[in-house]
Amino acid sequence: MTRPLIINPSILSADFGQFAEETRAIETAGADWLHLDVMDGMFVPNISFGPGVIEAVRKVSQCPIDTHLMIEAPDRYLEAYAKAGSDRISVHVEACPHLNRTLQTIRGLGLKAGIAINPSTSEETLRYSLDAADQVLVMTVNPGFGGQAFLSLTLEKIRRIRALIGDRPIDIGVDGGITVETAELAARAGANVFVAGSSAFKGGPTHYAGNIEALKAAVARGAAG
Ligand SMILES: O=C(CO)[C@@H](O)[C@H](O)COP(=O)(O)O
Ligand SMILES: [Fe+2]
Repeated sequence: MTRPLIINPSILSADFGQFAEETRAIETAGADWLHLDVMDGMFVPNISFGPGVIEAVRKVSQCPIDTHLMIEAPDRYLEAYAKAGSDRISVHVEACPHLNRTLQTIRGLGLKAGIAINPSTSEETLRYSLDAADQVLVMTVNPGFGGQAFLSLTLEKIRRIRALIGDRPIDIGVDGGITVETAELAARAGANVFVAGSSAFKGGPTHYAGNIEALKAAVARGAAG
């Protein structure tokens, strides 16, 4: 099955003083989706933003909003993040003792449901929840911060997840340390959604179109084998 190749810039790397301008600029530059990283200071050792920022981004953008919840007990906030304007929500397998129920709740809110998985978590934890998922978000760094280096140990895991998914219409996202080089490798391994923070926003607004064009070319090369 052929899945579309999606460049998904992470707003975490935008200038927080100018969310609206940054959102418009990255969308005009060719972003396919927008990735919104929510961190609670508990599940990960960093705090980012909450539903208010997602609502603000929603007001100025037509792009699908892909919300990545790096929070403990995410069930408490699914409705709030849906109401704020998310189109998809990913929760961490490590934070969800009743993963199937959580994914069903997300779908029940009319959204696509994603499972995020940390580098040190086995892909076996996904096996019995895949039928309730629209996306697997493979963390290619330990979550919590932008600007970290891609962990190559995740490439083999992407391949194994691709095999586990088989023909099901489930996107495989990669998140963390995605550059022109690592995006190509991840695409070759079977990923089709590429979250890019630092590499999409580097150099400021005049560079965004070039950054995204380079990422698109890289993933096309990778997907071609
Ligand atoms: O979820 C996360 C980090 O925890 C990511 O979405 C980062 O925001 C990606 O940033 P870069 O690694 O691309 O700079
Ligand atoms: Fe993320």
